Amino acid sequence: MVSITTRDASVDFPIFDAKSRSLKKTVLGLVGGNIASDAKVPVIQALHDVTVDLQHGARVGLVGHNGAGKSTLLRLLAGIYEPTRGSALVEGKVAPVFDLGVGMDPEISGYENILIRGLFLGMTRKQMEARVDDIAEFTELGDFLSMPLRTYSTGMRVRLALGVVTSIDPEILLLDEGIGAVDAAFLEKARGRLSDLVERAGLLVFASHSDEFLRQLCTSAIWMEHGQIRQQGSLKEVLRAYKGPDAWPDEAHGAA
Ligand SMILES: Nc1ncnc2c1ncn2[C@@H]1O[C@H](COP(=O)(O)OP(=O)(O)OP(=O)(O)O)[C@@H](O)[C@H]1O
Repeated sequence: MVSITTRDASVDFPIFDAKSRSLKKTVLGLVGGNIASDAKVPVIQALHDVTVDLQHGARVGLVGHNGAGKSTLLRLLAGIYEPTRGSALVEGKVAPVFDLGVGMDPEISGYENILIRGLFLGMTRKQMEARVDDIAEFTELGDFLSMPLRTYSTGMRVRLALGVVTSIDPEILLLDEGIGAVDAAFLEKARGRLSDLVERAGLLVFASHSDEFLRQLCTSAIWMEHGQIRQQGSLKEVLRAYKGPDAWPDEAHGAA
């Protein structure tokens, strides 16, 4: 069974080349993590005492202002960052989808990139070979799939990446927003595939600024503020607290 548990997990980033004197005072802006000054080197406390307990079936949205710690938390859950203090235990195979372009090679063809990216996300070669026709059809890239990736436009790359990402079978799916660079019609087409992907995933954590996407994919939420958890609960409850009651009018989506 997949699960994610963190106990008072903190992640600090020491900034060795900070020159500004103002950084040496404790600064607490509206956005961003906390900057502590007691040490010789300024330290950004990107995450501070974060405790989460996520079990199989959880569909969690991460909300919060710019710099609140959403991406850092996702990277901690992916095992990319170790907690500076506290602990993080992840049971299950993680598919991190933070940047759609990561793992793509400009010199090889679209077809080859489909395979490589799939392997990177934990699929086997056999599984990817069985899915490649479906992915190709979804992307509508036609003969371009035989051309090197460097000949693609940004939108074409995103189509390819979305095709691959939505074809995998993840145990733990960690999604960072940034799936915006395609035209609206294509995104609409990708929505169904994204929902199916999330259905297949054992556990989803999705950082997003889009209420619409969050409502489509998540049932619960965590609100991050200055590197700490401000509130956890149902998506409705948390969105209302974070954005105000209008974020989720009673009549719009029924009871949470
Ligand atoms: N590699 C890093 N080195 C130093 N500081 C970092 C690093 N990554 C993040 N931070 C800092 O940690 C804090 C949290 O950043 P994070 O990217 O997790 O925020 P976020 O909630 O994902 O923001 P956004 O919505 O803007 O993507 C910020 O103050 C940021 O400046």
